[in-house]
Amino acid sequence: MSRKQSDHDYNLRSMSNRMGERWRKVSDGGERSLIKAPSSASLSSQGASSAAATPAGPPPAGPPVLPPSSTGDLERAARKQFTQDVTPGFVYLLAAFSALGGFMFGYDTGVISGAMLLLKREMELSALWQELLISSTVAAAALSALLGGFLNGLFGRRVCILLASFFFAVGGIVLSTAPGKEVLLAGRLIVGVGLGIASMTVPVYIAEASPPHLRGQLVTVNTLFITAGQFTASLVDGAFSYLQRDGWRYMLGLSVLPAMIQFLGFLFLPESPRWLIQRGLTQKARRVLSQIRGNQNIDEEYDSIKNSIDEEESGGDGPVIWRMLTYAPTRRALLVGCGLQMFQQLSGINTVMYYSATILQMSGIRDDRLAIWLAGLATLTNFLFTLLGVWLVERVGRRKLTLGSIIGTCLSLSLLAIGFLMSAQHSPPVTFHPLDPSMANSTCSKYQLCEPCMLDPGCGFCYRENVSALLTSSCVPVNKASTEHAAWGRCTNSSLMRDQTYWAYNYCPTSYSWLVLLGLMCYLAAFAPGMGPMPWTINSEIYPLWARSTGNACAAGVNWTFNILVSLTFLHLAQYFTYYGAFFLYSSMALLGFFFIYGCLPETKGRRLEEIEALFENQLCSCGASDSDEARQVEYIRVKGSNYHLSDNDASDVD
Ligand SMILES: O[C@H]1[C@H](O)[C@@H](O)[C@H](O)[C@@H](O)[C@H]1O
Repeated sequence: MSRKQSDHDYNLRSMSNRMGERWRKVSDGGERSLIKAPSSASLSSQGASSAAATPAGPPPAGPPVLPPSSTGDLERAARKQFTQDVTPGFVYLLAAFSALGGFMFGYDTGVISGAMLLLKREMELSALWQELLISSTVAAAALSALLGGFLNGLFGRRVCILLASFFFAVGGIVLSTAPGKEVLLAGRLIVGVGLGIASMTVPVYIAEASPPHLRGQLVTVNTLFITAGQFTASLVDGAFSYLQRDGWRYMLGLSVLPAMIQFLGFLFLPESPRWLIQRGLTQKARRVLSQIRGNQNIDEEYDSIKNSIDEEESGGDGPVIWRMLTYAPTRRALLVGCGLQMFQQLSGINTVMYYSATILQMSGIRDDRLAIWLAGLATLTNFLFTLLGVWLVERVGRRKLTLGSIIGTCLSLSLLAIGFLMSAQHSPPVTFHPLDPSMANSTCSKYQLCEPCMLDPGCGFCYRENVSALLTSSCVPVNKASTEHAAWGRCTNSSLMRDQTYWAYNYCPTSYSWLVLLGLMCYLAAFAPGMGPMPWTINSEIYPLWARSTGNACAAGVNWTFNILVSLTFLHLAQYFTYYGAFFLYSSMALLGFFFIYGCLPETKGRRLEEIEALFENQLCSCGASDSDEARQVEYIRVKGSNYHLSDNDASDVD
């Protein structure tokens, strides 16, 4: 089958998918007729729009359009068939077990901040070792995500998920039993390898197993699990922070549990049918397809996958990445997929999450433990709004959800920046200059305001507060072993810090903290339903099968690389451009991201994986012009043979 001809077929199927959706809506809302009799005007306009959708495709061949009277019989037959098509619970089970990979992604990246508080005390870790233990996992994930593309193509999705959960479990055991920092580093690297493989494989596996009308929702569940992992990590961090010794062992070791559950589950779960067909394991593929499609007819889906694979196989030689880059639709898809992941990280999610405890401290919550617990509120908000994303993705579509989300993200980042700006402009002055007992000439004594003092990583602000007025305040060097205290003076240790004396490291007391807090909440509410999950969801569906593993590997690699870049540069950014400068920068990145998404991201909702390639046939960044793509409706039907099935799988019978 030629690519053009298959595009034509794709369009037929996608129209029917939309009809499938309309069916559902109608059957929810009562017995209204779904299939309208065509007016000649609608027919000609539809003809025009479908011709526009398939520029060079042959004119629709086949039996004539049915007269309105015949549609009644068809409608009844189709409704009867449709009511029997229920997505089997097995698909949900499969998605849930896969999404445990997302849970470990969230848990392992989230838990380290709390574990580090205990570790640095117990193991006397230098700043370099702390950085190493935090970033090594993300760096290993970036590399192994790229490697995961190759492994996925070679061994299949199932083996890769098994491998990832094996790495998670081994890493968890190594971490929880580590006798020293070197072994800890090894454990963090092992976990990172698992993270990279899981982050690129799980969305692909879920997308390939889901029926089109549920695909967005089920893949988004993986990101929901990421945020659930982050939330659980903050609870675990809070709970074990009370342990004087070895609390970090429990924090880091607990991830072994979901890893084992996933490993055991995947011993019994099937391979992706698409990968099986690609490998020529056709009988097995048919068995899996029947298992995940229940009583639906699988022939159409099977044929459609097979056709697209046959077509792809004649598609040329060379490494997949080369073929992707030299074939315009996959090159465009890759740009869109990697761009989405890049803008997700450039809009500063991990800085905001990491910084939430400090933001809360700014608003006057000075108790460290309380701040840790309340930081859990931020992860909970992230989780709850991702849940909203799961609900919205099949209702409003990927494109609108992502666009709405990035506008909100951009605005709330500006709000955060304005909050920091106001705090900086009303920064409390240094009113007391105590003498350094060591007589060393510290830079801290030069600062006249809290703002430059707190931006210097070597200094902190020590102050006494009476109701809401600052009494004596000074800028003194921080204790090198623990940033929780000053190196000398009134804020050296907790026993001296009675009498309303406080130590502020990394923040300044301010009366504009409510603005920052508002910005933080708005940010999470805007980011979590769209910019959080959509880059993963969209990447899992925009590449044709031959390019899917490689495309997802590259996009996940970009995500991890920008993750590490943004988190490693934040403190330096803040030092040179202040906090508000850094947040204004993230906000402008989100604005750039908006233009990119507006111009380049097509709607993929409801389409079959095999037909999405056709969406990238036009020039990149021509999507803004065809925003009404989704609105194209087809109001007449043509029937081939006697198959009246209106489900997603039998779509090609209906135009
Ligand atoms: O999609 C996820 C999610 O939104 C997380 O909250 C974030 O920490 C990750 O970096 C991101 O990839």
